[in-house]
Amino acid sequence: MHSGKDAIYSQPQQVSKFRFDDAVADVFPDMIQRSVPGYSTIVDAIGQLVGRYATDSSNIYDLGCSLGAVSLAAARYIEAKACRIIAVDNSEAMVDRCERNVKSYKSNTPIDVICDDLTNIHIENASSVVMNFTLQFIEPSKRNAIIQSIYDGLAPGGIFILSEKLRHDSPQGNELLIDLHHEFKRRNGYSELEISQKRESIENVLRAETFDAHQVRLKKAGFDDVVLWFQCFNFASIVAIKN
Ligand SMILES: Nc1ncnc2c1ncn2[C@@H]1O[C@H](C[S@+](CC[C@H]([NH3+])C(=O)[O-])CC(=O)[O-])[C@@H](O)[C@H]1O
Ligand SMILES: O=C(O)C(=O)Cc1ccccc1
Repeated sequence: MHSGKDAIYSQPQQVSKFRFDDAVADVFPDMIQRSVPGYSTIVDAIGQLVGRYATDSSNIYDLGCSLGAVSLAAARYIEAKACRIIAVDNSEAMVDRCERNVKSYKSNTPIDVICDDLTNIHIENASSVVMNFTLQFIEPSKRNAIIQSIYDGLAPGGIFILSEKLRHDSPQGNELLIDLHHEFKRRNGYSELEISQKRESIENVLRAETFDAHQVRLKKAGFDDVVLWFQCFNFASIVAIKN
């Protein structure tokens, strides 16, 4: 993979709506590493969680797989026999590169890469379903139905891992977390211009909800155990267990 440094917002520009196109896919590993606090830790821990819950002959879904980081981490940890990883993304730019990444990795657990909207995917016989920073890009009105279909497609004892950028429920707390995140980006080499232009481009594209809103939706779908296992500033990861 010849991935480069993210300089997409380094020059003043007429900022357009954020899209997962070729330009983003080319720099994605650098972009996400410098933009999401704890990204590598989260991806590796998700691999461990998927490995721990994998049962023989079950399916593992990576919804919004981008370049396949979660699928590859999962493949490294799964010891159960005859599992299948289904990696889905609706960006052709991401899927093309994901297929190349997956092909160059030798694994006992096959990874099928599918280019489609995740709402078209029928979830069945799943030991794990992962949405690592994907639900936040989906139309809010579609979110309940997606979570319900994930719950329904999980086998008893299966898990759903949901990582999201959160909005804090008080304005003061929310500003603090956003400010700490911007400071994290600054320390990772992003300029004020890059930070403000990226912020403008993801406005109304990345629609963050509060932890409570996620918890209410997950419980309503049937998950009785909702565990916040990671949080750094406004970035969090939740594991919901189906009993
Ligand atoms: N409706 C949709 N259907 C399918 N894919 C979608 C949809 N909407 C958005 N996506 C895809 O969801 C991914 C979100 S990135 C995930 C990182 C990855 N999980 C990682 O662990 O590296 C997170 C980020 O960039 O902050 C993109 O690849 C979109 O094309
Ligand atoms: O960069 C940001 O400010 C973010 O909130 C995270 C992010 C990372 C990659 C694509 C879109 C948003």
